[in-house]
Order: sequence, then structure tokens, then C-alpha cells
Amino acid sequence: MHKVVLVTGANSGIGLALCERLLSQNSQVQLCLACRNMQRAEAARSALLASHSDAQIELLRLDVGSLRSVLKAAEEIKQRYNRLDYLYLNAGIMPNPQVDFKALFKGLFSSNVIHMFATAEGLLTQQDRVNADGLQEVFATNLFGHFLLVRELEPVLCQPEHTTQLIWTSSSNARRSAFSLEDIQHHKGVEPYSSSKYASDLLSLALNRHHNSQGLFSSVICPGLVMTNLTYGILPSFFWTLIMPVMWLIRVFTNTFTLTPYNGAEALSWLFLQRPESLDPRAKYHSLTSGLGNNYTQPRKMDLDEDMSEALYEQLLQLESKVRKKMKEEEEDLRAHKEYLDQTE
Ligand SMILES: NC(=O)C1=CN([C@@H]2O[C@H](COP(=O)(O)OP(=O)(O)OC[C@H]3O[C@@H](n4cnc5c(N)ncnc54)[C@H](OP(=O)(O)O)[C@@H]3O)[C@@H](O)[C@H]2O)C=CC1
Ligand SMILES: CC(C)CCC[C@@H](C)[C@H]1CC[C@H]2C3=C(CC[C@]12C)[C@@]1(C)CCC(=O)[C@@H](C)[C@@H]1CC3
Repeated sequence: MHKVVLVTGANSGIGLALCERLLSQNSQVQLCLACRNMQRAEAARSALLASHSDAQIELLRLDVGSLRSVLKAAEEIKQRYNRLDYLYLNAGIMPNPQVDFKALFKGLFSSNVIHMFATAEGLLTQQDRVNADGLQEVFATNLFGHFLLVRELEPVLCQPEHTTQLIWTSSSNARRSAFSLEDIQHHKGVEPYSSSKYASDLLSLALNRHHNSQGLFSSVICPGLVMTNLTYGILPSFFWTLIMPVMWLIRVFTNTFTLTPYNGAEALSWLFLQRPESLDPRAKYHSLTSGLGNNYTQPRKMDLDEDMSEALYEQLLQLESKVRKKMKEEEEDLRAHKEYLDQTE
């Protein structure tokens, strides 16, 4: 049977490299590229078809940062497919990043240097904003939109006699200290990216607890440091051009500098080949690349707490009811307004 695979944020970087790798691994795979920009999605499909001319590739409009777009896309998925085998929750943003060069310089001369390069701990902050749905944008895109998609797709994802794998592209930048149950959207802090990725680690654990018995399995990965639009957006392009030789040099000493999207997609494509029942729900699967350029996947235990993951899950369910209620009210207001206009015409 052909495997049905949906990838969010599939038009560039790690998502696109994953699609390429999946088609090379299994030409029968039925791919659905879920993207917010259809022009970029078309370009990605053309690029994939150039090397896999017989591939089955469909496109789906999905802006994970917009609640209405998520609900619409979920309806479309339910109409198109009666099952999904893999759902890669990969789309993500890191808006307005700022590098703390003082901390970077200090870190270069400390014993912590490898850890600093692997996780960017203490180096990066971002400036978030409120989106059109009234949610913090990083939280909405990296976490909540994906959560709502999973909730909407439960009838397709949780089916007897069939297993589905959810795979989150998390990060080694995910840190417990950046996340708070009192502020899950990270209104107050300056590390919304780290907070959203830690939240995805917690949520994956909760999804396993609630849905493994229904055949739904969730895992998280870290692709390492990959040169993609997201990373290029951190510093001006001339800086990257200047330091690229240094990046390749660092790669000899740290296996987390995977650098190319192909290498970064290693853990994602490795998980495609695993039996979900054999995976560890408390592990993050890291894409790693040796100094000689060989790729491999390594599970590393995450710093997670069951109670915290359950509390986050409960809060997400509450937020879901709240936003659904708000959307319904807005639709009713709009309908009433239209009726009024029709009557006065
Ligand atoms: N690069 C790295 O070093 C690391 C990346 N990651 C994670 O990997 C994932 C992929 O990022 P990466 O490939 O690096 O970066 P890219 O910017 O190349 O890819 C991000 C993808 O997500 C899409 N996207 C962003 N916002 C939305 C949205 N609202 N709705 C739908 N799609 C959206 C982008 O689409 P568009 O082209 O329209 O913007 C793009 O296709 C992210 O989750 C990121 O956090 C994790 C660790 C390290
Ligand atoms: C001299 C140095 C090579 C200069 C580079 C310094 C920083 C810009 C990088 C050092 C560690 C990097 C890093 C990321 C971004 C760029 C750095 C801060 C990430 C945060 C990118 C996105 C992720 O999710 C993480 C896994 C990366 C961790 C390391």
C-alpha cells in the first residue's frame, strides 16, 4: 500500500529536503506538501518532479499561523485522504532574531563552547508579535496551529488497525527555563522560539499518553544547525558568506553542525523507517553528521515532566475551546451584519 505523507512547511529547507529523501527512499510514497504560499509550493513540486518524474505529489494550502486556514486545510485533508501514515509537523519561524555577540565572544573562550554552538543557549532572543487571531505568532505557528490540525484530523489519524506517526521538527534550542505554564504563549519573555520548541516536546509526550492506544504515535527531532532561510535570517548574508569556512571547520568538532538541509533531514527520514511502537516517547531524535560527513540519528533523553506535559495539554484544549467559541461568534456577527445589509437594501 502507498504510504500517505503530509509535510507542513515543505516548500523549502529541511521540509523540502525531507520530501526529496522520502521519494529517493520510496518512490511509491504519496506526498502532500502543505504550504502557505502556493507559488513556492508549485516551485517545490517542480523541483521534486525534476528528479522523480513519476512521483505522486499533491499541494495543499495551509498557513499554520492562521486558525481559519488550519480548519479549512483539515477539511480538505479529510476529503482527500481516508488515512495518513505520516504527518510531519515541520513548519516553523524565528522572527526578528538578535544575537548576543558579547555572550558569543565570552562563550568562545569557555569550556561550554560546543554546547553553545549546539544549542545557541544564551545567544539568541527574538521579538514576537500578536497575529490576526490575537495569539503570539511564534506560539501560533510553531505549536498551536499544528495542535489544532492534529485535533481536527483525529478521525483520520486515530483509526483501529492502523498506525500514524506524528513527527515534530523541534530543536536543541528548546529549553525548560524558557517555557512557563503561566505564560505558554511566551507573552512576557524574549525567547519565544525556545519556548515553543520546548512546548512541542511536552505536547508530543502528552499526545503519546492520550493516543498511543488509538494507534497515534508522536516523536520529536532536532535537525542540528542547518543553513536554511530560517538560519540565514539570523545575521546579514555577507556575514554568513564570511563565516562559512569557520562553520565548516566547527563541523569537524561538533556533530550537531549538520549544515545542509539534506543532512538535517536525517532523523526525519530515519523515523520514516521505524516501527512507531519501538520509539522512545521521552527521546529527541537528533540528526548528526560526523567530521567526515556521515549522517546518523541518535536519540537523546529530554528534560520533561509528565505533570507539566499534561498541564500544557489541558491548557491547549482550553485555548482551543476559547478560539473556537470566538470564531463562531465572529461568524454569527458577520451573518447578522449581512442579513441587516440585505434588509436595508
Ligand atoms: N535551520 C535550523 O538550523 C533548524 C531548524 N529547525 C526547525 O526546522 C523547521 C524547518 O525550518 P527550516 O527548514 O530551517 O527553515 P525554512 O525557513 O527554510 O523552512 C520553514 C518552512 O516553514 C514554512 N512556514 C513558516 N511559517 C509558516 C506558516 N505560518 N504556515 C505554513 N508554513 C509556514 C516556510 O514557508 P515559507 O517559505 O512560506 O516561509 C518554510 O517552508 C522549523 O520548525 C525550524 O524551527 C530546528 C532546529 C534547527
Ligand atoms: C563564529 C560563529 C560561527 C558565529 C555564529 C554564531 C551564531 C549566529 C550561531 C551559533 C550557534 C547557532 C545556532 C542556531 C542559529 C545560529 C547560531 C546562534 C540555531 C539557534 C538555529 C535554529 C535552531 O533551532 C538551533 C538548533 C540552532 C542552534 C545553534
